[in-house]
Amino acid sequence: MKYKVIKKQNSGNSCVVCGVNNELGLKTSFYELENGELVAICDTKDWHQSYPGRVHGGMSAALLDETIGRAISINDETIWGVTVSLDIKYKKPVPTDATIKIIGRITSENRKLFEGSGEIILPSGEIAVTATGKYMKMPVEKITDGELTSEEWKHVEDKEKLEYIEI
Ligand SMILES: CCCCCCCCCCCC(=O)SCCNC(=O)CCNC(=O)[C@H](O)C(C)(C)COP(=O)(O)OP(=O)(O)OC[C@H]1O[C@@H](n2cnc3c(N)ncnc32)[C@H](O)[C@@H]1OP(=O)(O)O
Repeated sequence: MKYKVIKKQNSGNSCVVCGVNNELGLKTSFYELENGELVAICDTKDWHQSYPGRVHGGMSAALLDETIGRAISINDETIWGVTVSLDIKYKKPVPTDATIKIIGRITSENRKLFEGSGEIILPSGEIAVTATGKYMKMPVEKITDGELTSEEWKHVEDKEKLEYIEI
């Protein structure tokens, strides 16, 4: 199904998942959709592998961790979280040199904690990896020992603006 993109989220600088200047990172972009979910898009590379041709399970976990963790800020971008626990199920291999999508959503939240779920979707549309995670809400200055700078957290315009995403 096709969903309208409401907003592109900011990117980090050195983050292994979203850092725009991390040459070995996944350089993932995150889009808030009209259905209230967050979708991440990235191109997996040879250097993200475990076995040749297969993305390392830790990279898949990092993608799901960040996508679920970022979904909390869809309604309030001042809320940040740190991962308390993450449960991953690897159902199919994720290939290197492929464009994959990662979906994340919040399933419950209270004053201190939130929980969410997510999936990695292959180019074929199949679900390769699923996750559920629990996060503790924390002010960003407590996570990072100070506010994020405009270099560490910034809007990066796509070359071609995405109006809709098919998932
Ligand atoms: C620029 C790029 C950006 C990147 C963009 C953003 C990316 C976001 C997604 C990536 C997120 C990450 O990877 S974060 C990195 C990985 N995660 C971490 O580094 C977290 C490491 N762990 C910690 O720092 C700590 O354990 C905390 C903060 C999670 C909790 O420490 P604490 O504050 O000492 O916790 P504690 O006193 O025990 O508990 C506080 C309260 O929470 C409750 N509590 C604690 N754990 C649980 C639990 N599992 N389930 C229920 N309740 C719990 C306790 O009962 C207590 O309630 P009461 O008794 O007070 O009622």
